[in-house]
Amino acid sequence: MRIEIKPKPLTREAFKKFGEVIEKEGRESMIINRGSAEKFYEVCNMDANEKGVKSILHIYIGKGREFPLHINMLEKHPYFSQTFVPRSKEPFYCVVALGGREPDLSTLEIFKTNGDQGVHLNRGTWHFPLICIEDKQEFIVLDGVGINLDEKKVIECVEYNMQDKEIFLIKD
Ligand SMILES: NC(=O)N[C@@H](O)C(=O)O
Ligand code: NI
Repeated sequence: MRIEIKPKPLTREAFKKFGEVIEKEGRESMIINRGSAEKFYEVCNMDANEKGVKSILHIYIGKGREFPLHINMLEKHPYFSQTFVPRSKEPFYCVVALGGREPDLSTLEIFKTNGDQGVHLNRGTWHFPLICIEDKQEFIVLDGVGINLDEKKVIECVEYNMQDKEIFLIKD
């Protein structure tokens, strides 16, 4: 039996078991700095509170992925969450799964952002590393450093096919 998983639009409800969506949409804001700025506050948490781990900010410049894309491994960061905030209004893909020591491939999902969203991956959320569609997509990445133990599991290559830069993950 072949199950086709199609990319879903990224929404807070659909993504909440994996993490949080970084967006202004539907969020409360306040005017700060004597009216010179609008603050969308507490959009997501930063979960990096294991001893010795500190939160850090990186900038990533991603290469456009070659499609069709082999989803042949998943990784997770057990000691800190990982947050990707695009610096340009371009969509990117997020392949995620639940699971403990092993990813639970029955929970594998793929989300496509709308170009104005980022993602906060809960600590322990299995994911494929950043999937850029266009070349040189830039991201602010909030990570934890210290016990940077991120586990990687090579999974049987989940077959996929691609049309117009859409990815359909097909699982037998
Ligand atoms: N390796 C690294 O810094 N990034 C990955 O963890 C990723 O999820 O892209
Ligand atoms: Ni990662």
